Amino acid sequence: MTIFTASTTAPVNIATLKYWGKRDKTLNLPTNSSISVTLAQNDLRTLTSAATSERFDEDQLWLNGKLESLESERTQHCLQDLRDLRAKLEAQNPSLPSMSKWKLHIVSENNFPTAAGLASSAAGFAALVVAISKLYQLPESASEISKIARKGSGSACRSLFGGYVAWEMGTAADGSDSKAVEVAPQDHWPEMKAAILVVSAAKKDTPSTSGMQHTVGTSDLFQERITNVVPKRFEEMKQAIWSRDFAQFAELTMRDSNSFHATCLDSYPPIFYMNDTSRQIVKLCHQINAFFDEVVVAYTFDAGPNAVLYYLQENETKVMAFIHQVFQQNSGWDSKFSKQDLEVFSEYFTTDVAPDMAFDLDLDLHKGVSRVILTQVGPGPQDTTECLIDTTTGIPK
Ligand SMILES: Nc1ncnc2c1ncn2[C@@H]1O[C@H](COP(=O)(O)OP(=O)(O)OP(=O)(O)O)[C@@H](O)[C@H]1O
Ligand SMILES: C[C@@](O)(CCOP(=O)(O)OP(=O)(O)O)CC(=O)O
Repeated sequence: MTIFTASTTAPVNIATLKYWGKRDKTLNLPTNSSISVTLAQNDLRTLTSAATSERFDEDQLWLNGKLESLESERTQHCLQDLRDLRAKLEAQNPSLPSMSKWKLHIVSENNFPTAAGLASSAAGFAALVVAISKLYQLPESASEISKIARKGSGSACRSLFGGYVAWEMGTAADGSDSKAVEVAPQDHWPEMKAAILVVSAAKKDTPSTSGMQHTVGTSDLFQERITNVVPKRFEEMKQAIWSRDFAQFAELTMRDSNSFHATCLDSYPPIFYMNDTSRQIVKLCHQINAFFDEVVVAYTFDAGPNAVLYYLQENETKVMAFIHQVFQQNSGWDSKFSKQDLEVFSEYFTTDVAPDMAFDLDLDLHKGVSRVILTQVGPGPQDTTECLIDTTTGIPK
């Protein structure tokens, strides 16, 4: 039997202006536009292979080696949209194989923990949709394909691009203008680094979807956020990216994380995503910025306690002098920095920071953190020759 296959990788993205709230739950239409930074894929990526054949009996997904259901309404929406686009192509060119009528086998691997607040659903749905659109040889642009990924998981639409990405909320009831667009490519501002402090790799307790529905339905502050705060911030953040103004970008990022978590706290009953460790990390970042009398680091938190810190390469020694000092006992340093690099951070702390420091560092803070992931801004989905499917049997290798 002939088995057609296609594979892709897709990145994680971490929002600097948060998507929180849906105006349409089925189509995943948001109540506000959002902005994110796409992260490099050597540290966090999904690899997905899709196959189709006249002989396959059912649609199947293997995720990290285990069969997973494809039955969720969201996944079904994605598959249906992709098949509809393929059917259009086949109608225009009857010599094409009738893939739109055949079943799909999808095999996917995340190189990082799934469902742990590290945006696995974003990378996962982006990879799924891109792999199938490649298999179907769809001519649609990345923005068009992002609308399909959006139906899988809202934030997934932003993983269709590298660099700095906006999800324009749109106004159409059918979602036809709610799509991801590039704000700036990776090479516009390649110096952006990210340090993820994994506070808890456990599955979170309030899933994003139900959390945002609860906030939309019960928080008064939420109305203020979507009406007055975010629209202005959306324009300001794009400007900060275009002009590579880190101080402005960082302040907007921190304020927006705080604003989003404030609406969670203002929900009734409240939702708590950040924990004591998260709050101590917020405090530490403000202490670092105050110490240097310059904004050198920004924090942001998604629907969980993990912290993502953004900083520029040029300020790495300043930021890492503190972060390494506090979190050096956590794993993750050796894969990115040499022994000499780490010594530079320690020495800078001892000679340039400690003598002038007017506050005490909480050296127990590392106990609330399980590991550190050191990464940076990265590209969008990448073609790959790696295929997770055996092309003679159609099942995982
Ligand atoms: N590679 C993948 N392919 C297809 N679906 C995936 C993949 N990875 C994750 N998912 C889907 O996403 C779900 C996890 O999403 P969830 O929102 O709970 O966690 P998360 O994305 O890691 O966290 P967060 O959205 O808070 O950052 C999985 O249960 C699975 O359904
Ligand atoms: C806090 C966030 O990370 C929320 C992400 O929510 P999801 O995209 O996971 O939600 P669904 O659309 O219901 O799948 C903010 C963001 O990424 O913008």
